[in-house]
Amino acid sequence: MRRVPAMTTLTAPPAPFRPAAGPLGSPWPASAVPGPGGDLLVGGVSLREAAERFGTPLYVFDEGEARARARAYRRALPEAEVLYAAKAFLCTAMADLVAEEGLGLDVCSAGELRLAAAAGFPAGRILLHGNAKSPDELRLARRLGVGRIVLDNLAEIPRLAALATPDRPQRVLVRVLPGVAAGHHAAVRTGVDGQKFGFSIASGEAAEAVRRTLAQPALRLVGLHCHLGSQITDPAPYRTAVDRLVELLARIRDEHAVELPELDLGGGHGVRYLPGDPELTPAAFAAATTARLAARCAEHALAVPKLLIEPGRAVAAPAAVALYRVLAVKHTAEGRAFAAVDGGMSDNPRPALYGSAYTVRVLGRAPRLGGGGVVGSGAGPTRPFDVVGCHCEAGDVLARDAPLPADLRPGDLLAVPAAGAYQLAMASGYNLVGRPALVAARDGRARLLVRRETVDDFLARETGR
Ligand SMILES: Cc1ncc(COP(=O)(O)O)c(C=O)c1O
Ligand SMILES: N[C@@H](CCCC[NH3+])C(=O)O
Repeated sequence: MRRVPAMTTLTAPPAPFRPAAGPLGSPWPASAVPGPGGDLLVGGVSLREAAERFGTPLYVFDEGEARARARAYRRALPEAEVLYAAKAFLCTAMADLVAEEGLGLDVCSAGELRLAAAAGFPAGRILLHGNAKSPDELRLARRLGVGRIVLDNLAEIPRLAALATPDRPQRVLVRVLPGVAAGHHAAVRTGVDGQKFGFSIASGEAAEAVRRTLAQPALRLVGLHCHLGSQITDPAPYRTAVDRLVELLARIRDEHAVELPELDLGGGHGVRYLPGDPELTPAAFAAATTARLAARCAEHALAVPKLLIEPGRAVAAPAAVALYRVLAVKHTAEGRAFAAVDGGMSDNPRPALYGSAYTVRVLGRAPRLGGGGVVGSGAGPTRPFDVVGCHCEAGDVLARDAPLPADLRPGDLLAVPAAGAYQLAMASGYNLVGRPALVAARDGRARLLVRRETVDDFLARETGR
């Protein structure tokens, strides 16, 4: 692995999109290839060397994979505006990558907005979400010139209107609930009534929000928004959402004599976490939605609105691999085996929060010769291990029943793919373990994007010492 100085931006490699599996199985980045001695190369970077050089836990981000996925969206939906959902994973290098690939950015907090601004992301291509935007957040969005703001409750309609003027109006969308339940876990299903986001279509709240927004001369209502949920692999819910949103567009046209020019279907496209998992590709999403949108609009004699989408996970998740060092191996009297590693629920809370499943691979187990030939190699006998973290909770499990070498031992290195979304983004300071470092891999070069969090970072926030 060559060492290069850190760069502030990621430059574009020519990476073709290969939605099918890499040679090692579908959840891995397409660039993943086996290296010598049981190693794995991602973006041409040896994961074993990266772990040695930067320490563990470590997140290795395959820049080419993220770029290829961003490009696939633009190719599949050339007429649409694709906004990467920053909540999945954001740092300034990622904001640069998103900007360079011609995507917009969906942010949902002042923090994400400020980080995007610090990266120099064009404000006009930013869309701001939030079910509880503070007055300060709205003021910041206005000051920066954020392109679109998605209205999520009645109170923020006059609040935002007061910050804009008819000659410098704010473009807004109204977030509605089409009554479609989709997503990998109840906690992320946001397209239905009875949860905190958006305005219900069924109850008439959405129509009322549209009425109040149109009554504000300082707000320019450009469209409707919905976000059904996350990790959706079946395109059918999006078709239903299109039907219901187009019906609402037609009712708005009938009541107010305005045709809204934009329709935002949110994100939620599912990726593979386990070999053989289904995924919702940009092409499959496009095939399911664009013709349907045109047909429904034709039925209602509406001009086809511009489609906006907000994929997060589908761009970022498959791009990163998490690396952990095994610290302890325990075989219990009941016959269970645990591999305890140096990370856990503080860098990946998804298994604990949602019961999410991951696949795990051991790295660097070159075949060892014993009396009867090769014994205990990476390819040798396996047994199921629960890969557990180092936190003080029994629920701190990263993967259950992962088939790993039966002779797994402390010092072994484990790699977990599909780690690029909602892991570092949801990482916590639990047990003051510190959030892992993040390294970008491209063309055989690795460079540190975000350093490891240390106890000095925690101490630096204390003011009472
Ligand atoms: C409004 C909105 N847009 C986009 C996303 C991105 O979702 P995903 O990462 O599943 O594509 C989310 C999160 O689920 C969201 O809440
Ligand atoms: N954090 C969730 C996704 C939530 C998406 C935010 N709207 C997950 O890891 O699956």
